[in-house]
Amino acid sequence: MDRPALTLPDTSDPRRLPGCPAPAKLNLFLHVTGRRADGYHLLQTAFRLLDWGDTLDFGLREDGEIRRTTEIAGVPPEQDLVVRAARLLQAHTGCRLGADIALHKVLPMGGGIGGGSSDAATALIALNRLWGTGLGRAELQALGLQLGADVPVFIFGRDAFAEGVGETLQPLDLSPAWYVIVSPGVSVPTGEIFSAEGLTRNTPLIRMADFAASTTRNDLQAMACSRYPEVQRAIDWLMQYAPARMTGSGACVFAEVPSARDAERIAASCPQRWTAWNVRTASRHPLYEWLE
Ligand SMILES: C[C@@](CO)(OP(=O)(O)O)[C@H](O)COP(=O)(O)OP(=O)(O)OC[C@H]1O[C@@H](n2ccc(N)nc2=O)[C@H](O)[C@@H]1O
Ligand SMILES: Nc1ncnc2c1ncn2[C@@H]1O[C@H](COP(=O)(O)OP(=O)(O)O)[C@@H](O)[C@H]1O
Repeated sequence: MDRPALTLPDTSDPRRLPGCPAPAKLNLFLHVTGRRADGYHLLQTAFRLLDWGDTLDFGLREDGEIRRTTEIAGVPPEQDLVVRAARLLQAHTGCRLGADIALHKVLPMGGGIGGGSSDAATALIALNRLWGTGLGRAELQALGLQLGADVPVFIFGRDAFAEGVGETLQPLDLSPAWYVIVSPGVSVPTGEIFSAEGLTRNTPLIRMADFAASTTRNDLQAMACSRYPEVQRAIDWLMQYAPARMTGSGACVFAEVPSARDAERIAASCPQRWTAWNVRTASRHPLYEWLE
């Protein structure tokens, strides 16, 4: 029997929320359509949520402290988007409660699958419940945007067509699907790709109704592949099986395949120097119902 990889947390103890899921996303396409005065880029993209992600445990503290209780290599607690999300929610609401937060990392970092952003979104959603701060979805999305352009979509909680810097969201109704995702073992810094000279920044706007894989692309892909050739090699390998492209600013690449069995078979044949996953989509964020 096929069971979701991400499940709902145990809500029996009002002082603890163990096992809160933070799903990954794919950018099915990504067009850079312009640049704002502050340097941020205007995009059009389609976000697809996956049934695969990190999990976080939250425990209430009365002293107002925010403590991350697990070690994450390369991410000191002060820089962790989860800790920053908790502090932002405290500051925004004046809440005097704190939290112990354990982050169980599954998603590759700097992979273009939004792990850090999703962790931050889950922290905002879960602490809003644990602390009883009562913010609604739209207000939490606006708060999330202060942490990163990718945070709002995880609070929105559905597949979405996104514009602006990624925060103007319209729901997309997509059929369930299976993907093979390959991490080519390099980490591509988002800021480096966006600021690169020669990046395509003037792709014409499309209408949401016209979005299809055949007529779209990822405008960040050429730059990421020229600077990190292993990304191109992973695309070429995956292309043997199905049309493949990069997600977000990389480094992960993905292809939609017809069935769970195909996804499993292709992922199992991935060259040893890379990592591959067979992943199915999720129609909603597992915590979707927690917000009005
Ligand atoms: C490219 C995308 C596509 O979904 O995803 P990832 O590859 O990061 O997963 C996002 O736009 C990334 O969102 P996110 O990772 O939250 O980016 P942020 O922390 O806000 O920004 C990191 C850096 O990327 C650049 N940036 C980001 C988003 C944007 N619309 N324009 C930009 O120019 C800025 O230079 C910024 O300093
Ligand atoms: N909780 C977190 N999980 C992952 N990365 C984090 C986290 N907090 C901060 N970061 C930083 O954000 C960077 C990008 O992370 P991530 O969201 O995984 O990738 P991407 O933006 O490419 O999808 C990481 O390299 C790391 O330095």
